[in-house]
Amino acid sequence: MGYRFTDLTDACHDDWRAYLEHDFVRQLGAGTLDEGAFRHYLQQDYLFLIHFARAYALAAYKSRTLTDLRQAHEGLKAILDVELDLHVGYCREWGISEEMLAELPEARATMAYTRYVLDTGNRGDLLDLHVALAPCLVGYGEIANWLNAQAFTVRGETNPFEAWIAMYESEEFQSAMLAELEWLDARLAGIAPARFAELARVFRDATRLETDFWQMGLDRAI
Ligand SMILES: Cc1ncc(CN)c(N)n1
Repeated sequence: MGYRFTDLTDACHDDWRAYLEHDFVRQLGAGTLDEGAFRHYLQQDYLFLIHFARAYALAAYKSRTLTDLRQAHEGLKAILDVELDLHVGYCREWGISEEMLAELPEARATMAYTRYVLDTGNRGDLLDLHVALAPCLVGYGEIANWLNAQAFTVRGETNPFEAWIAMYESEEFQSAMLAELEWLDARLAGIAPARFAELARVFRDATRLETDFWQMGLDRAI
């Protein structure tokens, strides 16, 4: 029997749940998150997304088939057309101009995570890179779905973070997530146990770096 994406999450179950159910996520869902913490997160996320767009461009460069090239394009589109567009507008609403974004110092957690993914992609193959990218695309889609299933989540205008949840539950983002899951399931199906163990390490490391990113937001750390 071949491997699937869920084998990656099963292999680091506690780390995966710690990322999806982090206090930052819970407070965001409940609408109680400190606005300064959210603003700090949002600013760092702008820098993060620029590096992740570069990582999808690297995936395009490493693609040898049209299918792989299209998949890299899907990820790049999700960042450029869905997330970054909304992000810049959203930052403006939160009092953060594009000029301010251009001058931002990069937090250590942002640097660690983005450079880890780019380095994994540079030294590894296309599958290493997609696995390193998966906690980002798949994780945020799952977080939106998880939040929607929690009794404490407040939806609508009374939650200042409503637009954030709405972006990740949107049809566009969810379909990019499903396309990535399909791509990963097809690639993981044919690999040997030793290769799976390597990929599970990459996935766990990237998942932990996501958790550090939430914590950086809560702590407003630079
Ligand atoms: C840190 C982080 N991880 C994931 C995503 C979703 N692309 C994001 N915007 N920021």
